Amino acid sequence: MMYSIVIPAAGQGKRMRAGKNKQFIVLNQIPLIAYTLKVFEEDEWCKQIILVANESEVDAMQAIVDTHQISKVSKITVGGEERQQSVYEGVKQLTGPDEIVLVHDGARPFIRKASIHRLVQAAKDAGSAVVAVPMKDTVKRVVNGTIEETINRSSLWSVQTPQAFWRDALLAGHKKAEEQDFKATDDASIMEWIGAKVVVVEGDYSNLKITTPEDLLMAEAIIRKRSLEHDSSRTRI
Ligand SMILES: Nc1ccn([C@@H]2O[C@H](COP(=O)(O)OP(=O)(O)OP(=O)(O)O)[C@@H](O)[C@H]2O)c(=O)n1
Ligand SMILES: C[C@](O)(CO)[C@H](O)COP(=O)(O)O
Repeated sequence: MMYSIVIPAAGQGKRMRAGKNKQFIVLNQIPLIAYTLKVFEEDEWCKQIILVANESEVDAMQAIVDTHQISKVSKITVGGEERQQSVYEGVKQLTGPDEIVLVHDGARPFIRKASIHRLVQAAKDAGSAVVAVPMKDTVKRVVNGTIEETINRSSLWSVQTPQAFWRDALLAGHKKAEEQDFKATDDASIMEWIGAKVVVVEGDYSNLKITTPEDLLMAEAIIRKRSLEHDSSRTRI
């Protein structure tokens, strides 16, 4: 079941405080964005990758694509101020008959192929789908440092990427959101807002978004562990 994918990588990485876009941070000699790109390069269901970059970083992204032989990147396009605009710019680059499109953060390098395939199947069946995990912490609504409410956790999920949609519906959603100034932190929110059904596929906690400095420690541990995964006696993460 083939799909195209948009990978937004045009952020600033402010919370990482690395003085550069976090996707250029090198872990075990490989830049973060290359880990993410490799997952899709190696997935036989993925037919093309649209990579979204900051204008000043297009050449640096191209160099990574070349060095790591990511042949499926058909275009590196320039993103916008917010993630939402970057994704919209990426989706606009896709032409041809309607198809399943995935959107996946450049900063989530540890997505597994099995999750991607379950997601694509779910989107084909239901229209839109996201990868998510059940929340592990107790969640409270806090106002001015005081708890106002403890939210029943039994139906709460942490939503990740990739998220999968039919391209024409996603484009229509983004167009409407731009016209009506609807702001969302993920693409599923836009589809929910236009009334689409979005289903959840359970993924892995290891599919973390590298956001703050301590996430790099976790990332190094996951890279180390996965390089040992051929030993089936070890727990998969
Ligand atoms: N204008 C933007 C903002 C974010 N992103 C991308 O969207 C993904 C998720 O965003 P996030 O983790 O918040 O990254 P940043 O926006 O870079 O981080 P920060 O908010 O800390 O600056 C990242 O791969 C990021 O590069 C993007 O393409 N365009
Ligand atoms: C899309 C996302 O990764 C889903 O969890 C998340 O919403 C991105 O949020 P951010 O505000 O760009 O960090």
